[in-house]
Amino acid sequence: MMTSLHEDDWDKMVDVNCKGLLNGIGAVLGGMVERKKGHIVNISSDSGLKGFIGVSVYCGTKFFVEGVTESMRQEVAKHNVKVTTIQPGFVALDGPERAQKDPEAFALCSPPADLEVLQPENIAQAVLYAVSQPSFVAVNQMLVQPTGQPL
Ligand SMILES: NC(=O)C1=CN([C@@H]2O[C@H](COP(=O)(O)OP(=O)(O)OC[C@H]3O[C@@H](n4cnc5c(N)ncnc54)[C@H](OP(=O)(O)O)[C@@H]3O)[C@@H](O)[C@H]2O)C=CC1
Ligand SMILES: N[C@@H](C=O)C(=O)O
Repeated sequence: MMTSLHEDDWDKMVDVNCKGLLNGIGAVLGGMVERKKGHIVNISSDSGLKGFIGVSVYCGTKFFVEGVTESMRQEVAKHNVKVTTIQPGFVALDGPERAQKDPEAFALCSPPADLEVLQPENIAQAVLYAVSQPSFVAVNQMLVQPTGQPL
């Protein structure tokens, strides 16, 4: 929760989710533009489209992913470089662990026990679909959520 002021967590989330994204893009974009060919897939979240209680800073970092991706897509399209965001909902990994230090937030952002959550391979398949389209087809965004938990 914002009121818990876990400043160390804020730093880590901003470093990994925002600066990590920029560092990753920075490492490959120049070469793609030079070759006039490439595809960057950024892993966002449904938390990049809507704020969720208990994970404010995480949501903020995912809105950052969405903003950067949407802007750069328009910048690099003329170089034949595609940029996709995948927006997963709950995946059977340790997503809610990010709020574990904060029991109130952890309870609020954990999936309901009876929800059939996504498996990592469901997201891998989305990435594969996006990158296997012909060059004139751009899958710019994919929101992939458990059927039982739509936005
Ligand atoms: N799990 C979920 O329900 C959802 C996840 N997402 C997004 O999917 C992505 C992956 O999430 P998930 O697999 O759950 O996350 P995990 O925390 O399980 O994995 C995160 C990955 O990031 C790496 N990492 C963390 N910090 C650093 C760092 N400082 N430098 C380099 N690598 C680092 C970790 O490496 P290492 O193993 O070496 O620590 C790990 O491979 C994230 O962007 C997340 O926001 C989106 C929606 C839902
Ligand atoms: N979408 C969130 C979990 O469902 C996340 O990004 O972890």
